[in-house]
Amino acid sequence: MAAPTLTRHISRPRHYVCSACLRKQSLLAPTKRAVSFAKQDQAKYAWDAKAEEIKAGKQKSMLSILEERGFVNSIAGDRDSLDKLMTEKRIGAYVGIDPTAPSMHVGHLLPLMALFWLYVHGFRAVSLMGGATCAIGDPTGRTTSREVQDSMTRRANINGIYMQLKRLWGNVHANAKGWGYDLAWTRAHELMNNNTWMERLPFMEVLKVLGPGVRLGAMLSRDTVKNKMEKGDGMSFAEFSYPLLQAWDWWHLYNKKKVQVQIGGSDQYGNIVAGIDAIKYIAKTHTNPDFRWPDKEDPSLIPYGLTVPLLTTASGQKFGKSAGNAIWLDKDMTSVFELYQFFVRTADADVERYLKLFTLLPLDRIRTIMDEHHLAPERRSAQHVLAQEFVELVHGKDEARQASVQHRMLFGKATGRVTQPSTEQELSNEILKPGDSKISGATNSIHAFEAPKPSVTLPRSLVVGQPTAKVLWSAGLVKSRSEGGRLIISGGAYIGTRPDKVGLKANELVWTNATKTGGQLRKSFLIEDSLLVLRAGKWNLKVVKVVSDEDFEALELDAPGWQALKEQREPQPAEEA
Ligand SMILES: N[C@@H](Cc1ccc(O)cc1)C(=O)O
Repeated sequence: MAAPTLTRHISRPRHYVCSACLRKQSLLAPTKRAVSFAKQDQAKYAWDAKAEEIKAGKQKSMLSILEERGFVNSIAGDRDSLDKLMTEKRIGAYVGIDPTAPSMHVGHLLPLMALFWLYVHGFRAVSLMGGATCAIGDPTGRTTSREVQDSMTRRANINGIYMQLKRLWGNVHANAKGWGYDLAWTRAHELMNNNTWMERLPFMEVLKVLGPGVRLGAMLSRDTVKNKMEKGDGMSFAEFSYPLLQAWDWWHLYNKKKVQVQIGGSDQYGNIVAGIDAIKYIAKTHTNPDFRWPDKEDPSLIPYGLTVPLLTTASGQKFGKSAGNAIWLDKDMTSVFELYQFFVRTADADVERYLKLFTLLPLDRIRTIMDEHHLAPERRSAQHVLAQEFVELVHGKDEARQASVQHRMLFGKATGRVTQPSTEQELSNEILKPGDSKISGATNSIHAFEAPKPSVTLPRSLVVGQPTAKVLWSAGLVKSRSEGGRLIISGGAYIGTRPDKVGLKANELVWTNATKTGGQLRKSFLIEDSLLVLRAGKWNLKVVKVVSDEDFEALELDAPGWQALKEQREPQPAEEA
């Protein structure tokens, strides 16, 4: 038999290879280890070359990229040492998220975006789901304990967030490529769940390995502990131990995945410092020499933390809420269109900062977008870019394009006092990436009939014949009926209907100011008897699907005003004589 070639040996399934060949194969084939060593050498070489460029001032360092885009609120550790470390070493970094709800919200994306940048620049990035830690619940910043989740809910939440993270990673990769980043081949990302190591972690091991290094004085003096004990509902041992669990995660990742940096929200500073202390303690005292640092401290092994800023809008509100509700990444909780709208409503004073934080757009591109934006701020071109890029990262390119087309369809032509950009103008704002071909389908779909996608469902009795001010409230556009009334009086509420005049574009809505509707929501305002389009101010929009009361009940839905209406209808108990 002729000596089989190496490739045939490698690709052939093992059970078809005779034992003699197998022996030969193991001699000839480069071992997995050898291949990975070769790769590591190459990676080291490329990394060193890049470090030289950074030191020579020809490239920006990773930390200065993050700083420039506004990601760095505080650094746990010395800034310049971290800068040097990330320049010289391809470290791993992680962001942890506890699945306390079925979906992440927009705020979760801030630390994740910092992590995505590290990935784009060739670092190893780990997104960690706290499947185990969420069973305890992080008490940071809270005065009341979280409700304990049953295991079914927890599992459902873990599933939901796992899928979101997975999709995010895919979209980030595609989006970064779209912007022409030369994704460093050393990059790697991983999605993990701390359940996998916490579930089998003996209590004794934590007490033995970490316990002696944790000083009670330091733990008791933390603000969360003090506030919860003095002003809140007290603190359980489990909650008290939460920072140690998070610290253990990091030790595990440090040890197994060389994760040397943890990124988190600004409230996570204390937990991150607890992790740094834990790693340093364990690495100095572990009885197993494999886990111990060399006696002479090596600066390239020190862990660092990085927190991202707490975002407040220019008007002083916390970022990520609309009419008091969180903006979710799950499209059943916040429709794609509402997510898009949320970013379109960004104030001019915030939009540049958000473009740097929430998109992967290169900085010079952002500068051009802002220059154009300043020429005609009323067109909101920068906000549209932000909305489209964000939706693309979360839901993908197609959904982003649809949301933008839908927006143009709804706002394409306005009547009354509000002047909106024309369809053509807005179309020219379409952001094209290098390599994109001009999307002709998008232009056409505006003119073809396409009903806007509803974002809320309401029962018919809560809509037809009801005071418009109340309907604005039921639809979630305002926080109370009286706020709805005030909005109408100020001339800021509109109802969108299909044009009845021939010649107008089929999909463009005609906006009627609610002051002209006689105070009541008439049946004729419904599009095809089932859709109601409401607008508050310039950009806040709700597309309401109107269903029968029975269907609404069957769907187990609720809306502001619905319970009261039902109670009114219940047959009143006969008065006793
Ligand atoms: N405690 C973090 C989540 C987290 C969980 C586990 C970790 O290892 C890290 C972070 C938060 O509430 O935001």
